[in-house]
Formats: sequence, structure tokens, C-alpha cells
Amino acid sequence: MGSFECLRITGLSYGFSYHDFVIEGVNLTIPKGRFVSIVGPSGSGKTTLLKLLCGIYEPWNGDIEYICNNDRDSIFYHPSIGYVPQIETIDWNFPVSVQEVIAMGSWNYKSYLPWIDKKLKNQIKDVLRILGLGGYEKRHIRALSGGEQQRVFLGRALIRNPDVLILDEPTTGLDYVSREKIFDILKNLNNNGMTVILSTHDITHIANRSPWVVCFNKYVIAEGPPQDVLKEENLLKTYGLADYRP
Ligand SMILES: Nc1ncnc2c1ncn2[C@@H]1O[C@H](COP(=O)(O)OP(=O)(O)OP(=O)(O)O)[C@@H](O)[C@H]1O
Repeated sequence: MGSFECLRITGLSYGFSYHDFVIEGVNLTIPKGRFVSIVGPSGSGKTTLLKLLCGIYEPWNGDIEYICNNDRDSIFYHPSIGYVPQIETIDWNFPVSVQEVIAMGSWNYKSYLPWIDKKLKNQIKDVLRILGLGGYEKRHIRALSGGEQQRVFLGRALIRNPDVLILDEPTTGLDYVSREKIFDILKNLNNNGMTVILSTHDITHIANRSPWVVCFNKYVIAEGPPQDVLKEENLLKTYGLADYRP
């Protein structure tokens, strides 16, 4: 099997009600190993795009392809994807421990018996260590700070060591220290070869320090290194303050 080279999105469109496109004509290529921050206003379709990349939604039009270094393998190739949803969408009253949340990420349609065996326990320990949460296995998820909870959900995505890690606003609502911890963890994972794609409202601390930024509002408005892309002209177009359509 050839190796994964890039994620290629062409002419991608999707919506929730007939003829009303939430995202439209998205073209974007993300090479393996890239660290990408997607910025755009609330309601611009970032979450929708990320869910399409994960396969949670089916495109109305266009293609999402994970390309290998030869065409034949690309047809069959499905990278493993880790998804970290927006923290506000999680029900914190659900009675579950840190260990159980992370274990959920290792279960799939193939495993009917989702109990936590010794091997999985050790893998969870390793993931918690990477996340700076060593010894937190038995803690109830409610008994953690916002930053710690976010890291646990990152752990759930990491337990299968995905090729591509997709995160929806991973630092929203976190204080400076928690935000920096998450950013450092993501940079380390990326330095070790993981492709990281995240959405963020934090232009100053996250997007500005990401190697690659995509300005998004229904479609891609600009992309490139932050020093080239995060300019007034692009931000005005992205945040709907200037009329623009390529
Ligand atoms: N399940 C749904 N059913 C109907 N409309 C939806 C659904 N999910 C999202 N939308 C609508 O699609 C549009 C894009 O939403 P989306 O969550 O993708 O935006 P976003 O850029 O991620 O916003 P935010 O930054 O606030 O999270 C919004 O107008 C939203 O109301």
C-alpha cells in the first residue's frame, strides 16, 4: 500500500436545507504533516467542513480524497482520523471517568466488547503522560478543569495514533496557560509527523503561530503562512466586512 501524501478537497459543497449552501465550492489541498489553522467568523461553516473531513457528513457536491503516492492505492486508502469536537457540545454530566473517555476512542465497529484490558490501560497511561495528565485515569471527567477536560478529549482522539488529527476550536474558553499547553502538545504531535487541522477564533495566539492558515467563510478566501495571510485585506473579506468572491 502506498503512503498517504495529502488530503485533496475539490468543489466541496454542503448544507442543511435544500439549496441553502453552508459551504460551497471549497478547494483546498493539505499535504501530510502540515499544521493548519482554519479561521473564520461564527457560522462560517468551519465545524461543517471539519465534520465533512471526518466523514460525519456526506458532501452534496465535490470530493474529499486522501491521496497516496500512487493512484491505485488512493482509491482504497482511508487514513485513521482523530476528531476532537467543540467542548461546548459535550454533556459533562455523563458519569464517566478519564480512562473511560479515552478508551471510547479505541472502540470501533469491529469491537463488540469494549472493556478496558491491560494493554489498553497501558496505552491510556502513555497518552495521559503525553498530555501531562499522568495519574488522572480514575478521576471523574466533571472533576477536571476546562483545560484538563479538553486534553482528555484530545486523548480520546490520540489513543488510535491517527494519521490526521482534526480539532474544532480546541482552545476556546481556556486560559492562557491551558491554551499554551494544548498548543505545545499539538506542535509536538505535528513535529512527529501527525497532520493537524484545527479551527480557531484565536488569531493572535493560535493561527498566528501556526505554519499554515486558511481564511474561511463558506469557501477558502486565502491560505498560506500567517505572515502572508493574516492581513487586513483578507480578514475584512473573511469576516464579511468587504464584498468578495473569487
Ligand atoms: N445540524 C445543523 N442543522 C441546521 N443548520 C446547521 C446545523 N449545524 C450547523 N448549522 C448551520 O450551518 C452554519 C455553519 O455552522 P458551523 O457550525 O459549521 O459554523 P462555525 O464556523 O463552526 O461556527 P462557530 O465558529 O460559531 O462554531 C450556521 O449557520 C449554522 O447555524
